[in-house]
Amino acid sequence: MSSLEIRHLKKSFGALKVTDDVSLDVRSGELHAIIGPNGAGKTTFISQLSGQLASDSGDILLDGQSIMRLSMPKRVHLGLARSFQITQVLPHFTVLENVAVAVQARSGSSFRFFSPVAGDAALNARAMAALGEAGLADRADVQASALSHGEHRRLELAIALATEPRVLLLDEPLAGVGGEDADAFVAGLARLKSRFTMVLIEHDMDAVFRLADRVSVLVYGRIIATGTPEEVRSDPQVRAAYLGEEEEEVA
Ligand SMILES: Nc1ncnc2c1ncn2[C@@H]1O[C@H](COP(=O)(O)OP(=O)(O)OP(=O)(O)O)[C@@H](O)[C@H]1O
Repeated sequence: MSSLEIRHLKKSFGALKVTDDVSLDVRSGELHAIIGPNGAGKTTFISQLSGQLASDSGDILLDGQSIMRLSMPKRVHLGLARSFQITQVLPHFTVLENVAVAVQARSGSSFRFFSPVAGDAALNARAMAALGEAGLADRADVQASALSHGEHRRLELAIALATEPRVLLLDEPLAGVGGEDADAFVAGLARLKSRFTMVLIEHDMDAVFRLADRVSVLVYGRIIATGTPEEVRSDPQVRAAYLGEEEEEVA
């Protein structure tokens, strides 16, 4: 398993400092959640980690090695996978074929859109394993376009898992997923916890507090607190800046 060290990371859009000198350690094997109000800079931060967005300055180390100057595909190759924007789901391919194509891309061969992807037994086995981990094995032969929203999210998770990540970046996996689907998803992530290091951005606080080993709170591009869920929940600064406010809104 792998660790991620973020050192003095910065990103501005014009005069707006969206990531303002963020330093953070994501320990090997932990699920580290990043929470914060709308517009705090969470998605920007995860895009900087994945390499989708270039940083202005600072450093990002994967197992001690700087990945700051590497492209997103190179970061994926080193084991930094982002779900859910890592790849587009192909609606007319089956669920299994979608994962197989992703496995194939990761293993270095080119996309073979017009050849029977599903014919390769080893590829299929790996794709089926990823579908099993994402709780979607029973939908393997269905066209991706026929999946429900929640199942679609799980397919995207399976695709990320199929790239055999060392660190998995999860950007609001529960967005638009409700009820039993959400519960199943959280249970699935809990099962994966011991396998990967994970960075989770999520607005669903129940899910965050159930899953996270540690939580960092991002407000206006700065980390104002990092700790266990209990520590963060009882931190007066966090309550004032974020959680208290949300609870009042709910009340
Ligand atoms: N490409 C961009 N150009 C200009 N401003 C941007 C860009 N991307 C994000 N921003 C701004 O940066 C700030 C942080 O946005 P970001 O989406 O990272 O926040 P967030 O914490 O993920 O928000 P949410 O919880 O609503 O998803 C916002 O003020 C947003 O308008």
